[in-house]
Amino acid sequence: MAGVSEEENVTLKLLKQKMHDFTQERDWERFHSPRNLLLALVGEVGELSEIFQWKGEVPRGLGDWAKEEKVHLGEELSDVLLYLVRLSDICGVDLGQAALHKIRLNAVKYPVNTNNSDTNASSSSSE
Ligand SMILES: Nc1ccn([C@H]2C[C@H](O)[C@@H](COP(=O)(O)OP(=O)(O)OP(=O)(O)O)O2)c(=O)n1
Repeated sequence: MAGVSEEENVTLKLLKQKMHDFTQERDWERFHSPRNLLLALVGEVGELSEIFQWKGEVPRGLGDWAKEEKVHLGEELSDVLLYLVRLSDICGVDLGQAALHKIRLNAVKYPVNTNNSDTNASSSSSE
């Protein structure tokens, strides 16, 4: 990473390494079992959901949200991402490669439709 700003180059690999280091430095490896990480991940998804709870539909970009609310949202999204990255690592799954593979599968399952307006998951999955 020499000479390159870390902030400009956030990769899954970097996050994986940082979570690994964070855990080792605290001797928390024993807590980071697959099951514990999955439960932690689900808990953070719950915290993320709370931010949107009872608000009704919100506009894309969240233009009318207070800065603090957006900061909070970023924190909860990050908790979900970090536990997901860590869970994948502990399970021996290359998350980046798995996600690319899944995108390719999705494209085959949901081909670009020239009649575009009725293309969605529910219409395709019922075929
Ligand atoms: N055993 C742990 C505990 C925490 N973390 C890291 C991953 C998450 O990014 C964050 C979660 O920390 P908290 O459990 O304190 O959760 P919050 O940050 O959401 O705090 P709170 O639940 O008080 O809102 O810390 C971790 O890797 N392993």
